[in-house]
Amino acid sequence: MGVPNDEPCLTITGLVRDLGPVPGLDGKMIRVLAGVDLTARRGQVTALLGANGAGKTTTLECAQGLQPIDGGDVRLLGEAPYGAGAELRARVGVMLQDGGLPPAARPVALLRHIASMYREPRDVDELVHRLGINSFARTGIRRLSGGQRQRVALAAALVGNPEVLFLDEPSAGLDPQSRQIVFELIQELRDEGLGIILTTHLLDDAQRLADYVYIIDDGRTVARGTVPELTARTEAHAAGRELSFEAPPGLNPSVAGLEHLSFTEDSPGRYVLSGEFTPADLARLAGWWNEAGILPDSIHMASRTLEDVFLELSGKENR
Ligand SMILES: Nc1ncnc2c1ncn2[C@@H]1O[C@H](COP(=O)(O)OP(=O)(O)OP(=O)(O)O)[C@@H](O)[C@H]1O
Repeated sequence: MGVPNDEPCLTITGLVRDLGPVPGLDGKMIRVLAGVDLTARRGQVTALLGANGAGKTTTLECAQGLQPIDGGDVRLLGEAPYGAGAELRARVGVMLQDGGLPPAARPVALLRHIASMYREPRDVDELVHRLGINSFARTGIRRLSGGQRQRVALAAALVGNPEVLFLDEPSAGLDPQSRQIVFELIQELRDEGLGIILTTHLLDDAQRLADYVYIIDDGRTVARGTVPELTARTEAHAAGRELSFEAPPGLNPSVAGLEHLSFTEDSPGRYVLSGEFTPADLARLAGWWNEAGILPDSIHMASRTLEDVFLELSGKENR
């Protein structure tokens, strides 16, 4: 497409946002964002993660120009988005979680209508085909399932051929097949050079899709990096792994040579070893199984996931 990849399409620095006076708080102001930093680039998927109430929606609304800002700076495609004109909006696609679609409209007619408002829309038939919208093309939006509505909302965000795409929980309500279709499309759009910014509570999604991740907590950016960078952080147990296996309950989990690992039965029949493993440790464990005549029903070994990092860093008290 001739679009230089990696160029920032959204830059947020030290973003502050105050709301209020809030009637529920005796008319006090509240500081919802107190220093969010984020850079999203073209040709990349940038994921914004945070616990409930961390400030994700507020950050995205400030980035899209739907809310003013009270400090710091936001640049969307080089412009301050709040109060920007139609020209900037035409270059940006937004998919909201509940779609915001008119309930009486029919999907394909709606998409053609939206396309007619843009100078260079995407091919509606191709989008309809890609997202499997054909099978419910003439059903009114209000009668669609959540997952079908989600696919129409994605098509509606894309039909104007945006350079930047905001997705709020893109796989919410999707069955595994639809999720796969949506993920493939997101990856293709990224490869075309779109800058994609998404929020999700599904850390699997972020782990699979995101080129770069920002974690916000209590209105501030608390971590940033690629998934491998974040999961390799040097916390105490970060370099360690976890091995779990299922076997008959009540085994005595003490094996000579494995004293340096934590070895517990964390629920009946599920045993977990964690710490710094060496290949010799695995041989000792297998030797113990052999001597005790244990054939585990399942064995699973994993390194730290994005979920572990997320739980460490965010939502310490449940907001
Ligand atoms: N209009 C408002 N009035 C009062 N408080 C608000 C308002 N909008 C947001 N907040 C508060 O600001 C904080 C951040 O909200 P925000 O919706 O940005 O969080 P979020 O990370 O998107 O959460 P979720 O994952 O639950 O959608 C929350 O504590 C929320 O209660």
